Amino acid sequence: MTLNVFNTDTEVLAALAAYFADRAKEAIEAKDRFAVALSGGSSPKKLHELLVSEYRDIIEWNKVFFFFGDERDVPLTDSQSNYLMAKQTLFDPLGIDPAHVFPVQTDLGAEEAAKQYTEKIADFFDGEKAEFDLIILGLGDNSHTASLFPHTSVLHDESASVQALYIDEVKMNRITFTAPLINNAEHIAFLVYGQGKAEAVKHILEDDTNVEEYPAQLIKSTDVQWFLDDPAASALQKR
Ligand SMILES: O=C1O[C@H](COP(=O)(O)O)[C@@H](O)[C@H](O)[C@H]1O
Repeated sequence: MTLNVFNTDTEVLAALAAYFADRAKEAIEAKDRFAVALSGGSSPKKLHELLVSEYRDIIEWNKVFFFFGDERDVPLTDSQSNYLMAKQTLFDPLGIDPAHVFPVQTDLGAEEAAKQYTEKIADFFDGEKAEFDLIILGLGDNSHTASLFPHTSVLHDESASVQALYIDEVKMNRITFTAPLINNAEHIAFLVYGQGKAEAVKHILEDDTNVEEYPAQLIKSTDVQWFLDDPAASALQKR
């Protein structure tokens, strides 16, 4: 695990955008494609805007394939949809080929959508281990990441798959990568900024293991990078 702490959210976003571009270049040189899973919520919007404004001509966007680490069980036109947010802030401004974007088919219902998304991912990786080049994650102030919420059964799912679950806390079905699927990724990057995330960051990085309370503790892989601003890192004892 690597901590990258910056004074401001602007610097955090610049560092993660550069990291994204480096991973894209590396994957495209090695495999002629870059498979990335995006996070949802509000934090990634500014990252997308930066990729559009600063990396339009630097990344070979026609070789990038986009997936979603989690999705809300709402129509893809709903303002809560993670896909819609990425479409508006990243895919449309860059003119990404729709064949390179893999939305969760929420019109199927959560269970079926999760099953189909697992199959789509397996097809994309053509029978090989589903190993994304990069998975970007956020962190909720309740310590969830993707839609791995506290005290939910998906936390114990040992399959590298996509699962549907009803989350009482947000009164909604969600569709999420399991922790094993996330942990298969070659690189994982958490984007976390703002004082509101400070306690959650401390729980994940410094408290005793308690994945029921702090699900993001499940994310353990060879390369997990944390991109934090000072306020988000402010409760950490060791930096
Ligand atoms: O519900 C979600 O929340 C987390 C954190 O989102 P943020 O708005 O605090 O940035 C996000 O990572 C996840 O993908 C999303 O569905």
